[in-house]
Amino acid sequence: MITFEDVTKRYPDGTVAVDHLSLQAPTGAITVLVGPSGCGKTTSLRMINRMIDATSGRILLDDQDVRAIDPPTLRRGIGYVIQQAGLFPHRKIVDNVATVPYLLGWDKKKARARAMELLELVGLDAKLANRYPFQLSGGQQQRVGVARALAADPPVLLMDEPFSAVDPIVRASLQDELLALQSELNKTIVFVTHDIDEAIKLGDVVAVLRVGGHLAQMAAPATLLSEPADDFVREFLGRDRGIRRLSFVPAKGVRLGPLPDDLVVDADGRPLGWRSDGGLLPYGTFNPERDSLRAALDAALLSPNGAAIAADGDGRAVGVVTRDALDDVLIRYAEKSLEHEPEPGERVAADDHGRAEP
Ligand SMILES: Nc1ncnc2c1ncn2[C@@H]1O[C@H](COP(=O)(O)OP(=O)(O)OP(=O)(O)O)[C@@H](O)[C@H]1O
Repeated sequence: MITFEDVTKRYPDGTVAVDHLSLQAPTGAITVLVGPSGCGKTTSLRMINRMIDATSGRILLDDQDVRAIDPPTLRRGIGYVIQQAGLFPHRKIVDNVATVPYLLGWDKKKARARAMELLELVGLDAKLANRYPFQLSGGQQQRVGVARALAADPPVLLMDEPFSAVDPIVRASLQDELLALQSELNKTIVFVTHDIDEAIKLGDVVAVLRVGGHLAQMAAPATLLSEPADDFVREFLGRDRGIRRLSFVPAKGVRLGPLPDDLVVDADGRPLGWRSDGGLLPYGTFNPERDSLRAALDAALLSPNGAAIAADGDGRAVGVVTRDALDDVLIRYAEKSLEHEPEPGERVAADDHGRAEP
């Protein structure tokens, strides 16, 4: 657990970057700090590993005040990933990843073996190990940055806009890989971004900061979307909040109807399309065991007849959700959320970490 207790940072020129910030980043979870440019995200992050020292207040790593730990010792237990990876340009990839093990005095062979293990973990081909950073794509460099931060197996990982310099497709796959890695490693991660979609996707808990380093709200993503604390958070979350909330509602339990005759499937029962005079029409599928209501809605929108095909883990069609059935679910969901939706301007408790229930 990382705890900010009433932390303020005033720079020598008088700028108050962080103002009486109190929050907790739970152990083994991803806590995202999100907010507009200049709201104090990076300053907050760097106070954790003491690249910047707080002016007042305390930051605790578990129960220990970080100011009681000398910075090199502190940083050995904290991996740090920054935008554009920040790799050493004149060192080979393998040696970049082995930076911290070398500093810790591991012998070269052991450090390199660990680096190779990590390259594999972040999905990089062993062939890249002997290249230099400039010979890698932006996405590959970011993966190396993550591998380097994990090299000494630190319990805490600080990530400062690590994926913001790559294109949206690479970015989405880096995010997916981070989530997959985290499900194995369970690190305590503090992740800084200005992109609310990235925050909602990655965060177990999301802290929304406003300029001046004030905490506007801290909550699980689903709670943030359903109960923004005030107009600032509501605006920051953007317009399609309603649709995005559906990502947190499991599709499980949606009533499935039988497969209609006009759905054409292959010999294994996997959908091929909807029969029509002009050939097969497109379709959309979702997995009712695993996916969200948003995925079901998306699947319905991809079918010209508005029906979403439910498929099992092997892609076999197991039923269909008609437009009417989906409408019923959405209307029931909307009615239920209305009971919780605050009036504009009404404040909601900022410390509710619960996820929205279907
Ligand atoms: N060394 C410094 N001296 C004076 N002011 C600073 C210094 N570093 C940052 N600031 C100011 O502190 C405030 C917070 O900066 P910080 O970099 O923490 O914000 P941020 O939310 O990470 O912004 P961005 O998303 O643009 O990176 C800003 O007003 C910034 O100009």
